[in-house]
Amino acid sequence: MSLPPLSPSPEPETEAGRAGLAALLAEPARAVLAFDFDGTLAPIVTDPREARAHPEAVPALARLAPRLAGVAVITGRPAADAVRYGGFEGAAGLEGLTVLGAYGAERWDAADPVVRAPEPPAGVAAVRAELPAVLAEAGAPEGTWTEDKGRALAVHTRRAASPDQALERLRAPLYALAERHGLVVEPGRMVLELRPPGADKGAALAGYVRERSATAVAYAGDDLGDLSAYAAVTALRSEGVPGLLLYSAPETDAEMVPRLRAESDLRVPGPAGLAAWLHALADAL
Ligand SMILES: O=P(O)(O)OC[C@H]1O[C@H](O[C@H]2O[C@H](CO)[C@@H](O)[C@H](O)[C@H]2O)[C@H](O)[C@@H](O)[C@@H]1O
Repeated sequence: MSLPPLSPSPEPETEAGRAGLAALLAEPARAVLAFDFDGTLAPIVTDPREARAHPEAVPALARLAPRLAGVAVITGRPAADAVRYGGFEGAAGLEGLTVLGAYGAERWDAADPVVRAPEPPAGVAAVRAELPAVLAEAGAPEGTWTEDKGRALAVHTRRAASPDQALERLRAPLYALAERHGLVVEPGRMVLELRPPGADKGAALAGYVRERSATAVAYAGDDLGDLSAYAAVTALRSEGVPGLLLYSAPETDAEMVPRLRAESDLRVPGPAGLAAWLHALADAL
């Protein structure tokens, strides 16, 4: 008979990460796990509307969640989209799941499944009205696509012939448009999103950790928007809450985020690798 492993493999590369994992394994009922959605729980696809959680993501989370102080998805997506694309509503084992959407401006709890969010500021409607003309004026290449997220507008270039060049062409006009209407630009993987200021994943994660009175935290992400959550884990560590930072690495170096890579404690190969690691964590628990 083989014994279950004491620790999931691969193990964290850093001492801080090993301390975070050790704290999680020692007292899982006081630990929080939090995840970005696209690129972390869901593989990257060319059409954002086609994104779905990796088939092993929900099963792995469902094994872990009942043992933990909390599991949260913290995403730039509207909370409702993440819930739908993730297949989270009604999933057995995820009755305590929280989804913090729009970088923490929206909240959905599986135990009370409605989206709670303040009204978006007027600047969002103004940007929505002006954006088509701004894109036309800037010569947005074919394949440029705008995702209307309700409280934000995301301009995607993944489907353009040269996505990086397209992004560069649009950068200055989109920053100027956002500034004119009191919005900020959130850059990401082949996307520039114009959104209201005032929310970020770091504040959302820190608030969730406090709410759950957690004494250990792990966070997994893949994109620039996750840097604030990484910073929140670093700050929590300095307050005596051990933490583990996972990086869901993209398939190509071109989409690698060097700072996330450098600041992470543990790298896994994309959503499939993360789901496998989470199953190994569940085995170890
Ligand atoms: O915070 P996240 O959960 O990572 O969401 C960030 C953005 O993800 C989506 O865009 C990204 O994924 C798409 C689907 O795989 C991909 O086509 C696109 O190139 C990526 O940037 C989403 O569409 C955005 O609204 C999110 O803000």
